[in-house]
Order: sequence, then structure tokens, then C-alpha cells
Amino acid sequence: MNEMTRDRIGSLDWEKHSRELDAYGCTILEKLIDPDTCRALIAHYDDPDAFRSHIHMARHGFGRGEYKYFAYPLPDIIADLRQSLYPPLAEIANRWNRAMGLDRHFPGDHARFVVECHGAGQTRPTPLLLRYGMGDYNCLHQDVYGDCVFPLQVAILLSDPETDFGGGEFVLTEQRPRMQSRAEVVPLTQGDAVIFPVHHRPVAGTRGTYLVNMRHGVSRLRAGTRHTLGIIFHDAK
Ligand SMILES: O=C(O)CCC(=O)C(=O)O
Ligand SMILES: [Fe+2]
Repeated sequence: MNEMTRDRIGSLDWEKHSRELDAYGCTILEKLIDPDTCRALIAHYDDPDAFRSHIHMARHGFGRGEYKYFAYPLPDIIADLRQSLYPPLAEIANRWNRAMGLDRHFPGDHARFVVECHGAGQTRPTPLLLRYGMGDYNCLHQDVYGDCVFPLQVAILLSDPETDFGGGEFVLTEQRPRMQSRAEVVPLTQGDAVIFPVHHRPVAGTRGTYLVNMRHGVSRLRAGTRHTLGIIFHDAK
């Protein structure tokens, strides 16, 4: 693993990010990726050998725009990010499971978790690059690909909202039992990563902990082109 990525991620203020995830259902890692690396990642989009599949969202009713799932072996930087981001997130996921009274315990390192996914028949990699042009959007959704689910995921904005695109905000919605839904718009600058729940999270209420259902998506692009890197920790069937 790349020492720099691991050290940088290890030295982040995980107590703060953990608190923000508990309070709001999302947290931002500012400037996780530098602009040169963002551009290098965007350039991968046109490499035909890097991906296992190419999805046109409109064909599936997912929105408008496209994305590609990376093939194994992942490019080094993506493998590094997936491995380095996983351990602090597994601690949060395990704490959340305890709060929800679930037995499920996630192993401390990603390689061991991937073995569990593979055992459940989920063997295809899920990190993806997304590309949106003017008028494109991503409908609210949940990235569940089977029974083996790691409950947190990360999206990294590779484009610069100052110069590359307009609109295209990252949006989260939170459906609370017997209550109206809450929306969160996440302001990202180039290289920022947002951490958010895949499908639900626990919220501490006056009468104990309850589960809220979460979805994420992207609002319509008003101008330009927007690229994102998505890091999902479970593999797919
Ligand atoms: O483009 C985005 O910001 C959202 C991408 C997404 O849905 C994901 O990474 O799972
Ligand atoms: Fe997604």
C-alpha cells in the first residue's frame, strides 16, 4: 500500500468525521486528492482496458449521464484509497451496528472483508468513474449489490466546480420513520471526498435508536462536465 495515502488518511481527525456522520449522515474530507491526481483519474475514463462495464444511466432509468466500473486489478491509487479509507470506516460501521443491536462485525482490514464478499458470490469490483454533461443527473439511489454490504461509501469530486461545471450538486436524502424526509446538499470542491451511508444509519432519539433510510444522487448539471470517483467497499454479484 502507498504509505503516503495511508498516513494522510490515518492522520485525519476521525473523531470529528465520526461525529459529523452521526449528526448529519455525511462528512467531507477536504482536498483528499490533489488537482493533478484528479486530472489523472479523469483521464482513466478513456482507457478501454481499465473497466469491466459501462453504464448509460438513461437506459436503466437511473438518470442521465454515464459511468464505468473498474476491473480488477484496480489502478494503484484506487486500490490504495479503498484499503486506506476502510479501517476508520469499519470502526464507525461497527459502532453503528452495536447501536442498532446488530451482530454483524466488520473485519479491521479491507482484504478480509473482500474475502467475505467473495464467499457470498460478490466478486466483481465496484469502484467507478462517473461522467456527467450538461443536463445530466443521477437519481436518488442506494449502492447495494447483494447481501454483503459495507454500510459507508465515499465519492470524490474530480472536477472543479469553479471552472468545469455548474449545478450538479451532490444530494443526500434521509427518510425518517413516520416523519417527513430531510435533504442535505453537500458542497464539494475539487478533490474533496464525501463519506455517506449506503442505505441506512442509526439516529439516537428520545425513545432509543432508530434507523433512517438514506439515498444519494446528483442534481442536474447546468453547464460543463463533471467527473466523480465512487468508492464502494463491497464487491458486486
Ligand atoms: O457523482 C456523484 O457525485 C455521485 C456518484 C455516486 O452515485 C456514487 O459514487 O455512488
Ligand atoms: Fe451511488
